[in-house]
Amino acid sequence: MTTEQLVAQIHKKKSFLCIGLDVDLAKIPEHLLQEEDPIFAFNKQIIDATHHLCVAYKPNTAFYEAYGIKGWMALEKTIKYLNTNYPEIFTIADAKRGDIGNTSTMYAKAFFEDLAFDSVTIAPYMGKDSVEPFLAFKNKHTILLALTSNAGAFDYQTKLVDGKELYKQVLETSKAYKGAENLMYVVGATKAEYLSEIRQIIPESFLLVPGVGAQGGNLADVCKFGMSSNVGLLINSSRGIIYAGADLNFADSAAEKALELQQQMQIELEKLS
Ligand SMILES: O=C(O)c1cc(=O)[nH]c(=O)n1[C@@H]1O[C@H](COP(=O)(O)O)[C@@H](O)[C@H]1O
Repeated sequence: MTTEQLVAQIHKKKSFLCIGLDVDLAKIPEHLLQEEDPIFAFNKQIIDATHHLCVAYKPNTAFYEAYGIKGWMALEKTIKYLNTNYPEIFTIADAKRGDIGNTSTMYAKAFFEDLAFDSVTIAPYMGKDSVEPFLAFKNKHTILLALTSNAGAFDYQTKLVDGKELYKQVLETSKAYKGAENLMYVVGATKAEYLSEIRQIIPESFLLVPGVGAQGGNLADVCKFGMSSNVGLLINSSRGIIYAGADLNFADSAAEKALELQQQMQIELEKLS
């Protein structure tokens, strides 16, 4: 999917919501555990109930890898279900990969070619030659961790390197990578006050912003400091939406939570025009 197609979807749906499919068998409604593939059964119902309210889904691969081959098969079924039934949806494999060049190429093939995701999250720590193999894929997006939502972000990301915070170095250096037009960045919703300075470095790039809901980030603050003229934001909530209910009507409860966020996003989008 191109960035222009993503922006068009945002305006059409009046939403820049990304729903995180972080499926934990200990948290899903008990009746689904009788299903042959409980993870996929859960995802299918969540997707069918919420697809009109969001523009993206983000399965975090940890929640699939934890269940071995069955988990990976559930991930494969989920992305196929999305690509077949809702091709307008932007898909994010939250895998946080990145390695030496030839290994990164294989990771890129796994997520962009085999699974056919639109994007994948990547850790920048190994530098240019670990990121560029992902950027070589046309109309696929590489979402680089910049300033993360967790407390540990302050261990390294905000430390000064050559007089500048490390996360700013990541933003500035990566702008010169080959294929940089395919870059997006992760900035945690819990760090909204940093967004004005981030926008000075990358005025238009799309940001994946996790951390509203369960981690306490504030949607209005993220929009105030982070929205660009092309919106430039995908705001993710995982647990706050998918575990809103635990009974037979869990998907309706998830849709109610998604609708609350979508309505706030609609108000923010109206401020742009
Ligand atoms: O890359 C991410 O998506 C990510 C980066 C970050 O800084 N913080 C963060 O929470 N995430 C992911 O975003 C999701 C947040 O989930 P909830 O806190 O349940 O909404 C999880 O899948 C995290 O792994």
